[in-house]
Amino acid sequence: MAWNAIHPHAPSTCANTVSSFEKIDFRKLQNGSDIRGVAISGVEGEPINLTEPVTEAIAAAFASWLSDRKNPNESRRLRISVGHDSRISAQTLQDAVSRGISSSGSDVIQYGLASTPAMFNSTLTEDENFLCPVDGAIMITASHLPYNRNGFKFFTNSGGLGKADIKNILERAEIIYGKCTIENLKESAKAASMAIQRVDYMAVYTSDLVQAVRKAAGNVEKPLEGFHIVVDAGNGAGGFFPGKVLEPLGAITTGSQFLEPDGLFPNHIPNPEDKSAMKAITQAVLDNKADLGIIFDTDVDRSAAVDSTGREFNRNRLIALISAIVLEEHPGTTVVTDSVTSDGLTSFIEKKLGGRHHRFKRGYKNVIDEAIRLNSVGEEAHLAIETSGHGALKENRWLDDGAYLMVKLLNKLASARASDSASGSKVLTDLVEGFEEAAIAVELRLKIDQKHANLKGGSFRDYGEAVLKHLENTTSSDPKLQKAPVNHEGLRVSGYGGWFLLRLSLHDPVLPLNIEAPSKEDAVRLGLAVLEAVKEFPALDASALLNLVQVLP
Ligand SMILES: O=P(O)(O)OC[C@H]1O[C@H](O)[C@H](O)[C@@H](O)[C@@H]1O
Repeated sequence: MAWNAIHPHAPSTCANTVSSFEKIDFRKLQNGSDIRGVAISGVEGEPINLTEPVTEAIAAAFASWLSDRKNPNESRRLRISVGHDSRISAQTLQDAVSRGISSSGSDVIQYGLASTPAMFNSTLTEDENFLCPVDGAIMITASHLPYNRNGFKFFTNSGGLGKADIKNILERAEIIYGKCTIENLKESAKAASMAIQRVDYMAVYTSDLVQAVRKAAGNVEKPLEGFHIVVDAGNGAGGFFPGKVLEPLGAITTGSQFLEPDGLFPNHIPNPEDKSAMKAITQAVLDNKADLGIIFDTDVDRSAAVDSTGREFNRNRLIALISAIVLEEHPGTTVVTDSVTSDGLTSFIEKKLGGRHHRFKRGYKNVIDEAIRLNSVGEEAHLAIETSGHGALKENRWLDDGAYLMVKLLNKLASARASDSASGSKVLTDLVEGFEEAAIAVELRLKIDQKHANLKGGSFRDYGEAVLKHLENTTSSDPKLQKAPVNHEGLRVSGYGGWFLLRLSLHDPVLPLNIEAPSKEDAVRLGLAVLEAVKEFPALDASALLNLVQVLP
């Protein structure tokens, strides 16, 4: 279909608009700054809402959004790159995305299996041989979610699109979808076959990573010679890392596992926050007597590591490690993190490393945007990082990149080898010396039943806010508890040598509760303070909390 036929403001030329298309609530596809939906049938209660026509409309909407921002003096057609992770719906959605883009009159450049950070990178690379830079990029991924889901992340050279942009794109997509006909779809298939080009962009991206390590090592060709590093890609898109990054740098990678893309994720959930995933990479390190283990999520924007003794660098401990590296390079700098980070991390960054810990909100885009904002108002910040394993550095143009986070660790290994100052990953373990972790750290996710009468027709957000307000009132009268003086999200309270944070999830009808305490008894005391308040809200499922206070002692 021609671009004007699908432009949101163009009148529909289709007399026979396809009424048989499923009615889709496009707003429900928004997940913060991403789009997420169900692409594969078969899971009870989860009907498909990311169909091919829906996908086509979303891609066309992104192209039209991009075109509205295009420099009017630029005459060349817009170029949009498309990549995907290992999901079983990837190919079908890639085809539909490509049709949507080409129907809007833009060029499609397919990368095939790719990582999310590579897609952003393609908007920055200056290399006409690879048709770069592209004007926009679409990554087809649903990160670590189950096999039946899929979704999209969008990038321009300013970074990932924010919530308001995604809302705008979905509004445009809904209009496009409403005007779509079978005839349009046939035409767009024809247009796509002419506008698609394929490029091995991952070769550029991986070579950038290799060059970054070589450069940091003083232009040594194989700075990781002698190191044994195992990688667990969880059957996602990160299988390139051993062969395309570590081996060219001289590392041995035998024992790396789950490198083959498999969208059914048969081994474990590709998620460094998942306990079984961390157990798998830890075991691989120990079995292979490796110096270091590296694990990625499905689309490689998140990562974690394991040292040669099997000790994990994930969540707060990964932030402590990367902070130590960044603060060596930029003394006194500010580290921006998400809201669920520990008190131990603050004291490590501020007392041991001499930096400032700016604990902000959950959400990788939130922490990146906050770090950029701080720099713009004169506060130097070089690192924005979440406990989820998302992390971005100023030196890497704030690219949210799990692979680049690992590059920072590789640089450290390489420099220790060059100066003969340490063996294995001891140089990394030494960097977090003095970082204290709470004996008990739990996260519970308390669900709000949106159909419950107690919501009285209101939204789950309003209900969640009411829970938080009530908790604030009840805890303020308890002398053993103190509300955190600065807190950007939810309610964070200290007491009994620990703390808790109750907040609204960014996307779900859920109140996540984090508790950290020096002992089980103290964790129970903190849990009871929360339970006391939340039990007055029958639509909130507090059974996990009830369980915790009964089971912990
Ligand atoms: O608020 P929650 O439900 O805990 O989810 C928070 C998470 O949402 C998404 O997955 C984002 O990509 C993460 O950056 C964020 O940490």
